[in-house]
Amino acid sequence: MSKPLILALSKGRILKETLPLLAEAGIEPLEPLDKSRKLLFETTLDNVRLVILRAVDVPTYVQMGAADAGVAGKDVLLEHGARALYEPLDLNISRCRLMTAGIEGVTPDRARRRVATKFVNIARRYYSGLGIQAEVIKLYGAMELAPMMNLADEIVDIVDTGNTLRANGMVARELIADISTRLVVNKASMTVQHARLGPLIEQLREAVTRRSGEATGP
Ligand SMILES: Nc1ncnc2c1ncn2[C@@H]1O[C@H](COP(=O)(O)OP(=O)(O)OP(=O)(O)O)[C@@H](O)[C@H]1O
Ligand SMILES: O=P(O)(O)OC[C@H]1O[C@H](OP(=O)(O)OP(=O)(O)O)[C@H](O)[C@@H]1O
Repeated sequence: MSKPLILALSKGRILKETLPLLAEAGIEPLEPLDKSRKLLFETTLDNVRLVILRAVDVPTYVQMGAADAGVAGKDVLLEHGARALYEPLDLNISRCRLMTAGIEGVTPDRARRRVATKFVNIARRYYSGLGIQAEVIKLYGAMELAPMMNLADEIVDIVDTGNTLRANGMVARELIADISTRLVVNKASMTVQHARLGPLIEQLREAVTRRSGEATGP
């Protein structure tokens, strides 16, 4: 039997939106994903398997070739670097914005800032591009708390509805990047597994196009 094709999926909110797209491309897990502690699943497509990972681990699995392709947010890809990957398709799901934010009514210092974020690489690149001296503090969650607790002057975080910022007396300041979920492919796999990956990418592309047509209506 030929080598299985491994797709690495980000668990959490992205997974919920990815599964219907994969189903339209003919790939469905053979058993429910949430009924056991299993992380590796056979699918309705012969010799195609799914692995369910923490989102931050997806670029590593794909870049190292442990998975042939993966699904991850652009925020995670930018933070990882993900230079040795192809990114053939924007799945147009889990859309949000990566922004700086601070306490409402407070003007940030123009030359220097303490910045709390889980996106430390993105933040360093962003502030150094603006010539702002930033002390970047790594946090793993609840970034919105940091300015309130005087741990930081500003945060770099995901903004969608803005509800989390508002609820904590904060406002979005600058847009760093528009974010959506991308399909990424290992470079060697794109050649070696092209007979299976090529049609899969095209089916996913068609599913994404159909959905954006449905969203905009006639
Ligand atoms: N509020 C949001 N609205 C839309 N998309 C979002 C939002 N928050 C995060 N995302 C997108 O979804 C991805 C996964 O988010 P999710 O909250 O499920 O995981 P996480 O908290 O980043 O990861 P983990 O639970 O492994 O720490 C993010 O990387 C981003 O691309
Ligand atoms: O603008 P909003 O619609 O309020 O969304 C933004 C929030 O969503 C994300 O958190 P999430 O809910 O994923 O929690 P987590 O990062 O702690 O997992 C992000 O870290 C923000 O806190």
